[in-house]
Amino acid sequence: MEDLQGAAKALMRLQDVYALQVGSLTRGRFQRAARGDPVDIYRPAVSVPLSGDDCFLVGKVAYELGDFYHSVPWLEESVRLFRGSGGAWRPENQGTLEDALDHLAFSHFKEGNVSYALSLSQELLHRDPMNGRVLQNVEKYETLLVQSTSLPVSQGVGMRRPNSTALRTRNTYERLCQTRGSQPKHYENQRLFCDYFTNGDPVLLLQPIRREVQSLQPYVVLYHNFITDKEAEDIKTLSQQGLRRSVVASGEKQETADYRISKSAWLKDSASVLMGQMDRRIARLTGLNVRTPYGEYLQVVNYGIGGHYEPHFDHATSASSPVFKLKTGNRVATFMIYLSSVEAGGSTAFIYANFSVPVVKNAALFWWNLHRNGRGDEDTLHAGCPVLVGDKWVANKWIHEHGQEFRRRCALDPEE
Ligand SMILES: O=C(O)CCC(=O)C(=O)O
Ligand SMILES: [Fe+2]
Repeated sequence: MEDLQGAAKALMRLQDVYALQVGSLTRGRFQRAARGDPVDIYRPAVSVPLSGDDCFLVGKVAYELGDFYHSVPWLEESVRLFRGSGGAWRPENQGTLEDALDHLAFSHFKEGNVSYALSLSQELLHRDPMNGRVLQNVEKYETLLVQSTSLPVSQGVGMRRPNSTALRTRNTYERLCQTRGSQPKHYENQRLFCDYFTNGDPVLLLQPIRREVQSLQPYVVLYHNFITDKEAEDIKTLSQQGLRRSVVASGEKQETADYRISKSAWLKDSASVLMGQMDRRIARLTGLNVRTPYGEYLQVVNYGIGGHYEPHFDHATSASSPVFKLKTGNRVATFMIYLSSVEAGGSTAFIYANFSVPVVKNAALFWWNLHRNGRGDEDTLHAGCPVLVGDKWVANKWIHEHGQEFRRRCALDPEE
């Protein structure tokens, strides 16, 4: 049941974040509503249509959560598809046309569309004349309509998306996820640049890395070809058996949460010689001390379709956070490696800084989470957008304050 609910919620998440039309999804297409014709935002090689029963299952999950904003379009599709198949029941089906009509009528009633609830209930009663409960509903809806004849009731009245905790940042988040890589171009911000970066390091002098500065405040850079295809595959393989549902900090504890859907595993230094190699490569590039316990173990993360990580900070924002268990201070920086590409979706979005980075296989994204004075940099609020198609893998190396005293020094200005 939890798996079914998770899958249904994931579909509704994709529907919301990418403004997808449910009618298109049921035909196996990924389309956004636009003025005029719907626009394809991804073209799958094969389109797999959904059945009336598939749509019923999704709609019912929303219905049972009291989320009628989502139950309506899914149950509409379910009713349409069940009607199209003549309402015949198939043994593999969980629901029937009657079930779908019943749930859809009540959803419309809850959304304030009494006249539509009535006509659906009448259709249902026609198919199931002995159903006393539906008969009662028909009478109730008729009475309500007589009482409120002066009030015009139009379809779609009150159709508001249910509140989410991240409501304040939701519009920006969704806009950044929808635009594939919306970082400002160098001609929009003259101070952004690309270069061959060596950090004055002998190894990097022989083989500089392509650096793309994404943002200056906060400082976010992308290092291309940080790892090879082979290394990426090896890291994924090493993590396979340790993958578990990802958790988030909740007070002093860690627990699963709807706002972070993925699997993750920690790779200890002893997992492979690769871990030491990664640490040394990160240290060369960042100039930071990333040895345990100044750097955490590498965290490998796998997102499936609908997997995401809503806007959050990597650094601790409360003294009780598990981040402090290492006793090496807060997470001063994040070094995140993209171990895979993704067909659609999955960008990394910086909400307040107003840009997003598309997944670039084998590249690594680096940013400072803290100001030089140790305070958290609010501009680093970021998210992993839901994966629309494909499978996304990243690896995080979180670097702590301690061990960097002479590597990232405080500034003369205590506010800096
Ligand atoms: O998946 C992403 O793009 C971001 C992941 C992230 O922010 C995290 O794991 O803390
Ligand atoms: Fe993060």
